[in-house]
Amino acid sequence: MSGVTLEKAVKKYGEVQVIHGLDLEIAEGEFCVFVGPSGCGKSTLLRMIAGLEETSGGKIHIGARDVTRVDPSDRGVAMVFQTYALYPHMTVEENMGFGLRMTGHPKAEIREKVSEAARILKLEDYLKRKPKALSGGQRQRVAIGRAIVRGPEVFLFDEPLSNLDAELRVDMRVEIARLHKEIGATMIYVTHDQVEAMTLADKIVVLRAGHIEQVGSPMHLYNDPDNRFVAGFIGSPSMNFLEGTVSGGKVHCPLLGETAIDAHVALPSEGSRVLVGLRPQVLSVEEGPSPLKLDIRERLGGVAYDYLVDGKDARIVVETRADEEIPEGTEVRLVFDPADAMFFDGETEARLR
Ligand SMILES: Nc1ncnc2c1ncn2[C@@H]1O[C@H](COP(=O)(O)OP(=O)(O)OP(=O)(O)O)[C@@H](O)[C@H]1O
Repeated sequence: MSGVTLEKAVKKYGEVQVIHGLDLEIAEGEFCVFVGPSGCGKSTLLRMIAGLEETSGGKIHIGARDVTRVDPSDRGVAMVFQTYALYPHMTVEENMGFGLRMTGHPKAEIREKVSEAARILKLEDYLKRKPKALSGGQRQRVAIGRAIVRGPEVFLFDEPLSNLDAELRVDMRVEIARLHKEIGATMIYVTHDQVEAMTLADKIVVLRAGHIEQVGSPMHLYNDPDNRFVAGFIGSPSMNFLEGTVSGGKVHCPLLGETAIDAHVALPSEGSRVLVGLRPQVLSVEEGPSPLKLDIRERLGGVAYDYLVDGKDARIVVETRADEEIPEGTEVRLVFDPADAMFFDGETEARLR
């Protein structure tokens, strides 16, 4: 097993640079997830590690080896794609053993590795089937099995669950977590699903336009984001941001009416713009005169999401209990403990601490 290190990694397509000199260390055995909005470079970075995209600048190490110019097949990585890419005319067993057959491994060894992978993935009863006789989840397990039999130092997953329906995604997410626990290999996983990122990762890398915004454990990024982008990206539903102004050492937000917030952080100068970040979970509502009114209540069972609007462009989400009875259309005030608010510079969007 090996970790992966990126040193000033750059990717250019012609004149267009899409990865801007990234430094990153992924420890041996770590489950690392790349997240970020569409087009931020997640897949490109994964494919650079795999060797499927040439690295235009900087270095990539797998363990102690500089693999920057090494062929994909010699890097000791195995990649699992969103489209399973199974051979339709081969059985599950043949699909899983294909790579080893191509590299001339003895039959007995292939059989042993395939049956071990089938055991880990609970595919033993399906070994003689062809892919068309499998469900989507089973096909994805075969694709993962094909990676396992190669015994790679590093597993690379490119949105492996995005073709599955919601329920199956949850099952497979748990399967992948179990797989990591059982085989303990270094895994790098690309997703735009932040629930997958939160639940699977030891380490999350938040990317934006080819730059790293922040790296940390899921709870670290959730509790201590460095900027508005990370704060808004991690957590579901997303954090609310209220426009505010510094006045007399406090923060005034039009949406909160007359109440000013005692910020307990180093605020910029008088009159500066700040953003007040409030997660839906730290807010509650009470009836009373306010610029906000309860527009829609979405009941999910135990909890509900209240959507508050101000008649202009503000939209605030509050997580409440589903049995609360304030009628839609009522004017409501936001209630929260100022200690639960985060503050961001209105210009740079950096966290104020
Ligand atoms: N072959 C290519 N030629 C030119 N530009 C490319 C090429 N492949 C990707 N790009 C650009 O590189 C950037 C990063 O793409 P990438 O596919 O890595 O993003 P992503 O974060 O994985 O997005 P998504 O979540 O939509 O898959 C994008 O702006 C994309 O348009």
